[in-house]
Amino acid sequence: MKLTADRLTVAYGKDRPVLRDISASVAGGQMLAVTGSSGAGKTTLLSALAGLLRPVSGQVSIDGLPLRDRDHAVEQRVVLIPQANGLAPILTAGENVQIALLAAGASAAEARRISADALAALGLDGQTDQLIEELSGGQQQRAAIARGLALHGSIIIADEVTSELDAANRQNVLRMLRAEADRGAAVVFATHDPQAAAICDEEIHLVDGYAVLPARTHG
Ligand SMILES: Nc1ncnc2c1ncn2[C@@H]1O[C@H](COP(=O)(O)OP(=O)(O)OP(=O)(O)O)[C@@H](O)[C@H]1O
Repeated sequence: MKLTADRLTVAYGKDRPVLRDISASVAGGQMLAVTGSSGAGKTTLLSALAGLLRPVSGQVSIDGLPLRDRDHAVEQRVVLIPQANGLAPILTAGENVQIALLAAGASAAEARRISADALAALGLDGQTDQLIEELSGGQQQRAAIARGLALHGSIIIADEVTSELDAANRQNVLRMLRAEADRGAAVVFATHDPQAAAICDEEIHLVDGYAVLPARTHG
């Protein structure tokens, strides 16, 4: 599937736009890095791409079909891994992943199995039955990634998901995101980390809501 942003302008309420005239696209098999300093508009762009924010002008489309809203995005298997993890703090790591799988139509047995595998892939086998609120920031971030990747999306939108991870876990997550692209997903990844951006195929760099560099291609 191909995710395209065409001349997107996005504002919160009646405030002046925080993103202006942004165009970008990412096809299945590719990774797009969204970079820029704090407040540049990365989360806003990812929210619009995930169908959470309706643009003032321009449009987001999937395989040429205009994206209507978040429900439409979910139907198209657009998975968002949010910056603030979005996990239910008083449920366990395992329950958080399983609920997402059940909501996506998995059976209880499938949800248990896929959840266990996803948490293990993030090094959280020992935390499955622990409450999210009892986990460290980095463990919570990994649980959110496990939940997102367990859903096997066609488009994966990951918002600064390596910001709280140590070097080994960061490398592991970057490898996993690349593996998602290799199985055919389109991956969008917001990051402050130039090394993480360097593993992506394309980059869009935001400064104050504008894209300042043309998309670049890595070897
Ligand atoms: N819910 C909101 N309501 C009003 N303004 C907002 C809202 N969310 C973000 N903004 C504003 O939009 C601009 C872009 O914010 P955004 O969160 O997209 O940046 P970012 O690049 O993701 O930053 P960071 O790296 O710190 O997460 C900022 O000026 C911010 O204050």
